[in-house]
Amino acid sequence: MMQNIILKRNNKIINGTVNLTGSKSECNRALIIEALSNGKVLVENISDAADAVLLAGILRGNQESRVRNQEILPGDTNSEIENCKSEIVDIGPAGTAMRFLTAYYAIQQDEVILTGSKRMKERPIGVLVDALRALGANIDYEENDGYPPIKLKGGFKQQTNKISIKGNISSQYITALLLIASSLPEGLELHIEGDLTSRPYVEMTLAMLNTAGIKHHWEGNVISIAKQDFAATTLSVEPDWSAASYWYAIAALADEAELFLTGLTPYSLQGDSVITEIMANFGITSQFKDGGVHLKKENKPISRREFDLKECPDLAQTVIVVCAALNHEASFTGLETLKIKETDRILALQTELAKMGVKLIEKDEVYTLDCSGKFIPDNIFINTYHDHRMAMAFAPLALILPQMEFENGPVVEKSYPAFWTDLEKQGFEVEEKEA
Ligand SMILES: O=C(O)C1=C[C@@H](OP(=O)(O)O)[C@@H](O)[C@H](O)C1
Ligand SMILES: C=C(OP(=O)(O)O)C(=O)O
Repeated sequence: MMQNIILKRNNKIINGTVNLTGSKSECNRALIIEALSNGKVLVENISDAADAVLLAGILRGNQESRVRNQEILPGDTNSEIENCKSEIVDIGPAGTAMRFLTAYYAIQQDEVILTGSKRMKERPIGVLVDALRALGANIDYEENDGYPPIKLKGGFKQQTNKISIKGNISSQYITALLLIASSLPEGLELHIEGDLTSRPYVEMTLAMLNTAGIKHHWEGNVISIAKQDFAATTLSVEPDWSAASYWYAIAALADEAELFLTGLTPYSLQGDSVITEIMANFGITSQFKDGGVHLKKENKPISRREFDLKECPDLAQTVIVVCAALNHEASFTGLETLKIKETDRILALQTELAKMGVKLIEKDEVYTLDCSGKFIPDNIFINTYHDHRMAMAFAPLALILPQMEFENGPVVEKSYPAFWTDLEKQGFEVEEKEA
């Protein structure tokens, strides 16, 4: 039975400490590196995020999600894959796991079918599959060309070390290739075509590889990694800055706020740490001390009207909802990739913001908020579209709305399973309701 969440807040003063789980982005990179390193690299502080727990299970061998020999996947009864003899790995809704494992299995010997949730079968993988095929991998599509599920047939034989890849669809394809690059017999010279989206995630990958002893050279649009061995090391996963963004949003919508988020540092590998700069525009100061970050709200007029979110797409929902809540009619760019994430996040934002009379209007790839028709509904029902960030980005609105109901509370587990209990600890009323 699906549980909805009823959320209320009876005062607008926030004061407390929050311990966030590890970043799923860092954790999933670390797990692939660990798996490729022949025991040299270990991962410390594995994230509780469901996407990370799932990948750890798959790579460390105690997975429930891995279905062996001829077992039938839920929802796939008519598919050809039900009769196959390969191992089937189901990564559910985990985008990074899908992309990183595609590259990982492409260079292993065993035959594997990689599949995922209904939505995962709509999220494109063709750009990565084309690149891996050019390198020498044997990969077939099981249902629709360009989309999971895919069959990775083993027998990798490197054909070239120079490949090109589009940079503007998902940086996860690039990360996936970089993670396996040093394990390729001839290394990799990766040419990025056009704009690179989500660049900090590529930098995170290279920084983590560097910690694991893998050197790279990045000049212009070419990243090169030679064949080399991993060094013995431990990769430690930092708390999740994307999760921290919801607490920044809560602080921005409160009358008074003092929050301490433990474990976060100013020199994060995560591009989403830019939330400190973004939220400074909304009067939230960030002070790093005592092993974490102290947030404090200062009441001041909002200064910035234009936000380019190309380097931090996972912050888009958080920032747009905060602006809508504060009637700040800002405009946003860099949102192109949002349409192929857990849901079409543009459409989801437009639909849910409309429930309080706010419009998000697109013109030539610039999205502008129109709050002229905004109203405060007595009870708002937020659809979440299997997207953790729809639930978490809208939750701070409980500070300005009398009562909210969220479809499918457990959706947050993908990256931040303790989200609702953390809200409760900070004085929100959180009630489960059978849907
Ligand atoms: O590499 C990563 O860990 C991620 C990259 C981003 O995806 P895109 O590169 O597809 O924008 C981001 O949205 C996702 O949540 C995590
Ligand atoms: C886009 C996201 O995840 P993924 O692509 O890994 O499914 C996200 O966490 O916002």
